[in-house]
Amino acid sequence: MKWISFYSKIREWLRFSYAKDYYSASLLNQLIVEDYTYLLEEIKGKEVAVVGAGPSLTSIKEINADIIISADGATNYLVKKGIIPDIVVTDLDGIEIFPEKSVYVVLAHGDNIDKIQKVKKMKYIIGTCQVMPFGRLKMFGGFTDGDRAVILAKIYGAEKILLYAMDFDSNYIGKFSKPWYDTDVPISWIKREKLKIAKNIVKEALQQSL
Ligand SMILES: Nc1ncnc2c1ncn2[C@@H]1O[C@H](COP(=O)(O)OP(=O)(O)OP(=O)(O)O)[C@@H](O)[C@H]1O
Ligand SMILES: Nc1nc2c(c(=O)[nH]1)N=C(CO)CN2
Ligand SMILES: [Mg+2]
Repeated sequence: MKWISFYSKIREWLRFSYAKDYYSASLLNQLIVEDYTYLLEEIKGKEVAVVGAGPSLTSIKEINADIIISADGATNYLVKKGIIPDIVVTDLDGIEIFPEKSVYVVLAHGDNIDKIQKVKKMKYIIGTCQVMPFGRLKMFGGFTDGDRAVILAKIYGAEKILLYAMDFDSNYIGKFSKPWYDTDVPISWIKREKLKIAKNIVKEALQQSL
């Protein structure tokens, strides 16, 4: 599978641990009792907005789309503005507010082992991982929360994908990226690498220059 070898390369490049990625996946799998994957079929033929947590997030006043997918920390801003995402794509390190009716596409990885229990606050959970999927876990592809949202919209047949606050070239991480940030934060080496990877994935998925 294309994504399996992609994740191996990323682990090597960013020094992530396979054993921890696997352990995290096994914890998430144990917490999933029902398969809600069918809910993603709602995406087919729709205009989908993917909302990232870049610095431009705070200038968004409204979103015109049939379906809103928020990437992790962006959810906190949207909900405070009264915009409830239909789908949240998260690796659990940004999100603090858990709208009841949203569908959560959760990634287990080696650096969120201590956050997996957060899924207990969610009803409609779809578990994903970056090792060979097992049990109830799925693999749709993509890497960061934002580009995984784009890939999801694409593979479930979105007619159009609109990007909001996907500020890949910014020198700042948006303040909604992590609950403990109170301003935008100058970008770190690892976040720059992650955003480069994300940008390439989105460019390829949408077949457009960004
Ligand atoms: N400048 C930016 N700062 C933060 N997020 C951005 C930016 N530009 C685009 N994004 C997108 O917004 C998504 C949500 O942000 P968030 O920081 O919560 O993501 P993440 O994937 O969990 O990253 P991290 O590994 O740092 O926890 C990112 O995954 C990324 O795809
Ligand atoms: N092990 C590990 N995997 C990841 C990580 C991370 O920090 N550690 N971050 C991601 C997207 O931001 C996606 N996958
Ligand atoms: Mg995150």
